[in-house]
Amino acid sequence: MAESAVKRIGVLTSGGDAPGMNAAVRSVVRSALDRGIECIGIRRGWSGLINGDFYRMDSGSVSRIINRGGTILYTARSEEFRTAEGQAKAAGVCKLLGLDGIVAIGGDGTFRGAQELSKCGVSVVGIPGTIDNDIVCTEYTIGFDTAANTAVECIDKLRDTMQSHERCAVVEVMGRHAGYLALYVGVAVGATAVLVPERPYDFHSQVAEKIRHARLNGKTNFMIVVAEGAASAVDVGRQIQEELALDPRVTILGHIQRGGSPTAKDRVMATRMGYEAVQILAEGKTNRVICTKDDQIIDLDIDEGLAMKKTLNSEEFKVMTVMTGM
Ligand SMILES: Nc1ncnc2c1ncn2[C@@H]1O[C@H](COP(=O)(O)OP(=O)(O)O)[C@@H](O)[C@H]1O
Ligand SMILES: O=P(O)(O)OC[C@H]1O[C@](O)(COP(=O)(O)O)[C@@H](O)[C@@H]1O
Ligand SMILES: [Mg+2]
Repeated sequence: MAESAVKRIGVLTSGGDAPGMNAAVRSVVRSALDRGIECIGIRRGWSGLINGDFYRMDSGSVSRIINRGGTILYTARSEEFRTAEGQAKAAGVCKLLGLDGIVAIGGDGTFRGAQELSKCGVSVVGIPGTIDNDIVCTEYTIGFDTAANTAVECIDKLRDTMQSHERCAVVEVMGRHAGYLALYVGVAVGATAVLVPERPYDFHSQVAEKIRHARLNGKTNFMIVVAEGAASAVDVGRQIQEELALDPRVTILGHIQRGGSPTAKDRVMATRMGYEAVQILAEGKTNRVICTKDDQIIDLDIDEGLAMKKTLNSEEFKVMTVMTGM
C-alpha cells in the first residue's frame, strides 16, 4: 500500500460498549500498519485522551480479540471532555504525541465529542458502535446484531416456561431513547406487543387490547417486549395484573445484551468500517463518520450525519402491527 503523509493515529472506544468494538479496533490497527501508519491505543475514551492514557499497538496487540465482547481499550463517559477546557487538553495531548488523527468508536455522544475535537484542529473519524442502532446517518451500528440475537435467545427461553405455565411475560430490552432493538427483537420472537419510546405509551391500545385479541384467538401465553425508554416493565406488569387479572412475570435483560461474543455480521461490519476509517484519515480527511447505506460502506461529514433525522423502520412497524393482529 502507498505511503501516507499520516504517520501516527490514535484509536479509542467511548460511551456504552458494544460487541464488535474489539473487531473494529483490530481492523483499525491492522489497516494502519498496512499503510505504514503507527497506531496508538487510547484507553478509556475521551477521558483517557485528556489524561494521556495510551500505549503503542502492534499487530500482536490485537491478536485473539475478534471474537471477544467488550473492548480491550476500555470505555468511559467523560464530563470533562464536554467542556472547552477538556477538549483543549485532549487536543494538546494529540499534539504532544504527534497524532495525525483519531479513530473514535462509539455512539452519537462520542461523535459530538469528535466534532468538537475536530474544531480544535485534530483530524477525527468516527465508527458507529452502539447496540441501540440509533445513529441517525447510518443504517447499521456495530453491536446491534449481537445484542438482538442475545435478546432473542433469552426471550426464547422465557417463552418455553411461559408456555408451560400459560403465563404472560413482560421483557424489558435496552433503548433509552430508541426502539430499534425492541422492535426488531419483537418481530423475531413473535411478541404479543412491543412498546417503543418513539410512540406515546397507551396501555389500553398497545397492551390490553393485544393480549385480549390473542386470548380470544386461543393463546394462553403472552410476550410483551418493552424498550426501557418506552415504559417501565415493572409498571407494565403491574397494570396487566390490575386490569387483566393475569399474573405476569417481569424480566429486565439489562447489560446481558451488551456483552458476549460478536456475531459474524458484527465482526465483518466492524472490520470493514475499521478499514475504511483508516483510509479516510490517510487521505487527510477529517470530521467524517463511517456509515452503511444499502450495505455499502460510505463516509459522511459528522455535522451533516448528526443533523439527519432517523425514524423507526415503518415497514417493520407495520409488520409488527399485522403480526399482533391489530
Ligand atoms: N455535545 C458533546 N460535546 C462534547 N463531548 C460530548 C458531547 N456529547 C457527548 N460527548 C462525549 O462523548 C462521551 C460519550 O457519549 P455518550 O452519549 O455517553 O455515549 P455514546 O457515544 O455511546 O452515545 C461523553 O461522555 C462525552 O465525553
Ligand atoms: O451502561 P449504562 O451507563 O448503564 O447505559 C445504559 C444505556 O447504554 C445503552 O446500552 C447504549 O447507549 P449509548 O450508545 O448512548 O451509550 C442504552 O441502550 C442503555 O440505555
Ligand atoms: Mg448514545
